[in-house]
Amino acid sequence: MAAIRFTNVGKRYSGGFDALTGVDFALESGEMAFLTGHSGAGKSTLLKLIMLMERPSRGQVQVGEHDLASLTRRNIPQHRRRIGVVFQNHHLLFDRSVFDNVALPLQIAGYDPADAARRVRAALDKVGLLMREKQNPIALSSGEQQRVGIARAIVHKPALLLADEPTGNLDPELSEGVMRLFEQFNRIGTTVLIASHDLSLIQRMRRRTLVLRGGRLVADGC
Ligand SMILES: Nc1ncnc2c1ncn2[C@@H]1O[C@H](COP(=O)(O)OP(=O)(O)OP(=O)(O)O)[C@@H](O)[C@H]1O
Repeated sequence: MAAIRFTNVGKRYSGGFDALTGVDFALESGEMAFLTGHSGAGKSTLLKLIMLMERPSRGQVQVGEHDLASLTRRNIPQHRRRIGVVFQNHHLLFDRSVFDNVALPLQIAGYDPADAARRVRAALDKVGLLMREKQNPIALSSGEQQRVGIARAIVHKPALLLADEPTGNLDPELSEGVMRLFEQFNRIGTTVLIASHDLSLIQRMRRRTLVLRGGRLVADGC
């Protein structure tokens, strides 16, 4: 089954701007792909449609077995729990520890604290930051902060991992490290879609790449 399927999707923002037009693609379950294009091409808009932060103006967006048009506002938290999201600015909270930042999605979802603690430590271990759990994220380097953001995105074992410019602030070496992490999650079955305009990084990864130009999908290949 496709993890994500867009069928003739268009998104027109209020004001009349067409951010996406006639977008068709499917990402199979277990695939890892990049989404690229110039600034304003529609990458973030496409990710927002998957997360139900925006609704399409036309066409159909399907995530797993769900046609998102059939999900109401009440279903949105449950939908988001199936997805992990990594942002460029990782949105970490600097008034709490690394551990508490990663635990946040589990707290919101009502996990038992002991179970949550086990999962948080497993996630921090995967990104190589178990020793930093008690620190405040402000004490970490930007690469480490991004890894905390990744741990938080995968702590609830989502089937689908989305990333919006996850290496935007990182130097090439740290960016490679972040990509290796995404590859690790993909190897254990997570479907991964990464929006990025770092073309040299994308070329090195040799993965399927969807290219948007002016809101249209103009290329789809390796
Ligand atoms: N809420 C909104 N209302 C109106 N226009 C919007 C809104 N969000 C985005 N846009 C416009 O839609 C177009 C696509 O934006 P989007 O953020 O999806 O592009 P992007 O490819 O992610 O760009 P970047 O690489 O700069 O983040 C842009 O022209 C943007 O100005």
